[in-house]
Amino acid sequence: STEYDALDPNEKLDIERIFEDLEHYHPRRKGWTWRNTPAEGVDMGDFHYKDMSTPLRNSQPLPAAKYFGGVDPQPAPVVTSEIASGHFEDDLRRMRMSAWNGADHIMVIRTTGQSHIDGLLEGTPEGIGGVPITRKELRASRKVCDLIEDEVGRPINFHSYVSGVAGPEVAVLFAEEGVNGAHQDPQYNVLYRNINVYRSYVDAGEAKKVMAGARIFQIDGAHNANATAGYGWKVMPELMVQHGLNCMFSALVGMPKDLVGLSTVPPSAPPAPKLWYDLPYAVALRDLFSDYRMRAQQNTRYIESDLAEAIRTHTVDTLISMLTSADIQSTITPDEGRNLPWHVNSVRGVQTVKQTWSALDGIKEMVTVKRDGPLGSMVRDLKERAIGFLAEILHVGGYFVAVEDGFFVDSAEFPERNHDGIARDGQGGVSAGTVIERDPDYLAPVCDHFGTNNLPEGLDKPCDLIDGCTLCVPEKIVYIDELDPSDSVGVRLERTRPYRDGTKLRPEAEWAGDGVVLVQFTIPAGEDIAHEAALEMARQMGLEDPQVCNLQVLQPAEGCFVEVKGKVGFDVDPSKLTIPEKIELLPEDEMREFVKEYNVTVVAGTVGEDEHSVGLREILDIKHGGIEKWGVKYHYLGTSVPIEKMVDAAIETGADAILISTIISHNDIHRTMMRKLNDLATEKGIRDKTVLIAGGTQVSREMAAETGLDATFGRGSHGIDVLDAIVRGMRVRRGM
Ligand SMILES: Cc1ncc(COP(=O)(O)O)c(/C=N/CC[C@H](N)C(=O)O)c1O
Repeated sequence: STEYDALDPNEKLDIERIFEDLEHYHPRRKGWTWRNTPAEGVDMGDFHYKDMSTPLRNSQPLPAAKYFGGVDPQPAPVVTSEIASGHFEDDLRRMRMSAWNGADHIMVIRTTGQSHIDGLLEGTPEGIGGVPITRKELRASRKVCDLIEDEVGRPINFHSYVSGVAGPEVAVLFAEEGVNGAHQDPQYNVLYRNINVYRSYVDAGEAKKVMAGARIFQIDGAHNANATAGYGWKVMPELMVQHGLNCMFSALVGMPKDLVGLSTVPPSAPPAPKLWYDLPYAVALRDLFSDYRMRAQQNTRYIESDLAEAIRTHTVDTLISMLTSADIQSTITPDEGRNLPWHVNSVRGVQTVKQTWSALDGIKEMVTVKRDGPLGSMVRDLKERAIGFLAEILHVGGYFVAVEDGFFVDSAEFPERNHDGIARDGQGGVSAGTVIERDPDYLAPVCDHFGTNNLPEGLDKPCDLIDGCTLCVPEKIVYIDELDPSDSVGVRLERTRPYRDGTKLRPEAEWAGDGVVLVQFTIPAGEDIAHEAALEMARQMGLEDPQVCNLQVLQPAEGCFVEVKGKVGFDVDPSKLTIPEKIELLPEDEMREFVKEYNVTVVAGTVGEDEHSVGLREILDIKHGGIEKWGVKYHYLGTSVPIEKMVDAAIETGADAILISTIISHNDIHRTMMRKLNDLATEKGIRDKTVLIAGGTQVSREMAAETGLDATFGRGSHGIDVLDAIVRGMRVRRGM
């Protein structure tokens, strides 16, 4: 791989630079990587974690991390983020966002229909529902993953799909380009892409052999039955059979079992009694397939358009992983039920896993799965049904007969049958009749080749016959750049450059400069009216192409919650924005120590003809983080207090600060009060040793300078902000 300077966390990815010299880029390594999971656990901040892996060098912690010393614990399993918007060049930045939030498995969905293309796509045409998987796209993506893994300090697994009629070619492409993980399951071709069953299995043999050679981790396709079967929770016996078929076939081809992953999805969702069905299944699966790896996925079948509902279900899915086991914990974005995933939802998906894993860390040391109760008998029942299913396959004459008889994805729970499974004619489907038997003296001078290959004796490697194959000698790979003059990444990047280099700012949900925003309304009307009213409101707000992407009835007559996505047509020029300087508060512990050492005392009151008391009380009382929380003592003088009384009280008590609240602002009375406080304190000779602070809804930080006070606070200020000003003011007076 060509060397390139490391990413700066405060600099955006230079996308144009990624495409320089791709012709000579080669992956720095091949094969799957697992996280480093110290047996003794992981210590972070005040905590000792049991189910975590080594922390990252750079990462984006959960929002609440600020209360816990900023810790960002990383789950033990590999965590997947599925990303593919149709423009892979826009996905590169999302890969960085997902990695910073904890993903180390970037799974890129292929463009719609790629399974039916009997050859490799080249260049970088725009995709639909995913991206065209091409050599150039793989190289650019893997190159960015190199940069990101150096930046976050953990290897990243780049993942795509080996399926369809070009399966073997795609597998070779992945092995050449250092793809680290791939879906490969011949049942997927047969059941969901109607590709001839014999072709699918012969291709799968080749593809698996090549993947094994490059130590690509394999994910099977059982999750598709979850998503396709009439009732997700009735297909569990079959799922185990499907897993079994792909695992055994993979092992027979020669794949090492530690690279064979079962793609297991907890098949139900609330309002069904989810755990009652999904936990026994998860336990049964891990009993039967203990030699293999578990790639736990989350339920994608029963998520609708409400993000919160999806996230709650995915949290339970993650609980199931923690109660059983997961080598990989994959994520489904909460918006998968309403649009192609947006940046923020790829991140939310990863956050759900990270937050749940932290929340339940150590759960198995406190909670055990009770196998001697109903769970145990349900586990046994599932296993018996699965074994019965397999026995029935053998009874009718084997797998290919069973496929023709529509055994698979029947909506009944085996042995019940509704006879509505997906049947495939062994002589039919795409590419039927294309399996050609090899000649007896067949010889192919390439490595990792499946099946009969008459290699001469004494060869170190098959490709010695041709001085190296592309799997062993990357320089032999033929790299084709862009083929289409207009549908190419270069053309797209030209269009989006201003939105990526920061000269123009436009909202972006998934593609650079897409202008997509989301507006949320609560409309006090029934569903039909609320739907149209929301669209009209969005139009009047100037949104282009508004679409309702979620509508939730709160009460049939009283109202609905409606989410509308739409586009803005304007740009913001960042150079014209005035960015207020960021206020860095002093460290809390430091302020607490200072208050204790100097026994900080203040007088406080609402001044003038003003009866508003709530705001100041919030700043004072311990309940909502008032200054009392850090030990400050206060004399509260009440409301409508004359400025004179405030100053006299400060003198009498020897207070370190005077806090006045002034909400009323007609005729600028709040400014007058502030100036008067400063003048009177000066007149009485206490200005140089007393910190003067004012606050109020119409007060701003800038008013301190114009009124002579130490600090002034407006809406949204908290006790800790005022405490910071008191301590700073007192330190200045003490020459600290
Ligand atoms: C076994 C298998 N092969 C190929 C493809 C994709 O192949 P096309 O190019 O035909 O779409 C898939 C798709 N699964 C989606 C990922 C899922 N959301 C997941 O989390 O695993 C698949 O399951």
